[in-house]
Amino acid sequence: MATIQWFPGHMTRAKRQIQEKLKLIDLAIELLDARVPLSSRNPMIDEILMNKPRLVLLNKADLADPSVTREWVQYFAGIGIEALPIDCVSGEGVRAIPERAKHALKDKIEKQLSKGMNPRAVRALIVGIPNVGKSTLINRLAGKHIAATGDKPGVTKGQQWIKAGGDLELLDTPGILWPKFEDQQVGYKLAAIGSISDQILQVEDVAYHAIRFLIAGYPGELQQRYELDELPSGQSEPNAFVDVMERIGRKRGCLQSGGTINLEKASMVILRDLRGGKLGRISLESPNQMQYMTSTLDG
Ligand SMILES: Nc1nc2c(ncn2[C@@H]2O[C@H](COP(=O)(O)OP(=O)(O)OP(=O)(O)O)[C@@H](O)[C@H]2O)c(=O)[nH]1
Repeated sequence: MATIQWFPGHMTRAKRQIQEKLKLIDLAIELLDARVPLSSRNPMIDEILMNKPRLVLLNKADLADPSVTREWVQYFAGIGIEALPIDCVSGEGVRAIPERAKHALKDKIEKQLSKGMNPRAVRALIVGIPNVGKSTLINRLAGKHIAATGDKPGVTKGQQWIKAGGDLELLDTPGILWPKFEDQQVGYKLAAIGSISDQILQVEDVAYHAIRFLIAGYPGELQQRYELDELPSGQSEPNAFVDVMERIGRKRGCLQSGGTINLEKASMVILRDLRGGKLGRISLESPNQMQYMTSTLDG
């Protein structure tokens, strides 16, 4: 997994590089993680993309709660942006992208047609934070292996247009954006889904927050996966959540000398299960509770 240490200089450079490419394209395809569409969204995205027509893709929808993903699609429609859930691994939803891209540009295309002009292929740039699936998507759309995953903003491989099916062409190098950093809960969410390297935040902290969230939002899934009988309420003392982590660790044999639980190992079990969809399809934030995971963690 690529991990970028973002500094103000990197951010300025990433922004400038995307803005230079805006001149070449008709449409920006903003790739978000369907489990955390808000936290995986660059905080300056409107400023960066200026008024470029936009299509939002909610990727990794196979891992997200489908009912919450539907809420996100409505949320984006409400702010005038078309959003499409996709799963780049199975390809679900990907075939609809060229048509949706055209739809996002329908005013411009209709104008060209009314002037008797033959509209050329829609030219688009994919932008998104690290690990959101940009390269996987480009390869899927191209139908072959094209995109190299770079871990530095600005690693370009010479600009080329890739035929992406229908009347869609993509720039071969996606725009890498930085995620939101200002809120610590955003960090925990991005770490919980594996978008931030496990070297950056303590895995025990990340798993602790994930457990609190799961108890509040998906208790049935948690109980079923780890055969847990009782769970504490969402407002319990911190120790009650650590106790749940320990119970999971015990069930999964995460013991250390003396028979105590190795909390780091137990945390990794929980996080691997969450990231791999073993706990079911889980969304960590919903538009109805803008700060879904955060609001469950207050107090
Ligand atoms: N389950 C699931 N996994 C996905 C999906 N799309 C991508 N992935 C996985 O997510 C991981 C990151 O995908 P990449 O395509 O490398 O992401 P990227 O945005 O290009 O990452 P950077 O190169 O770090 O900027 C890979 O392990 C992919 O297999 C999806 O729709 N569903």
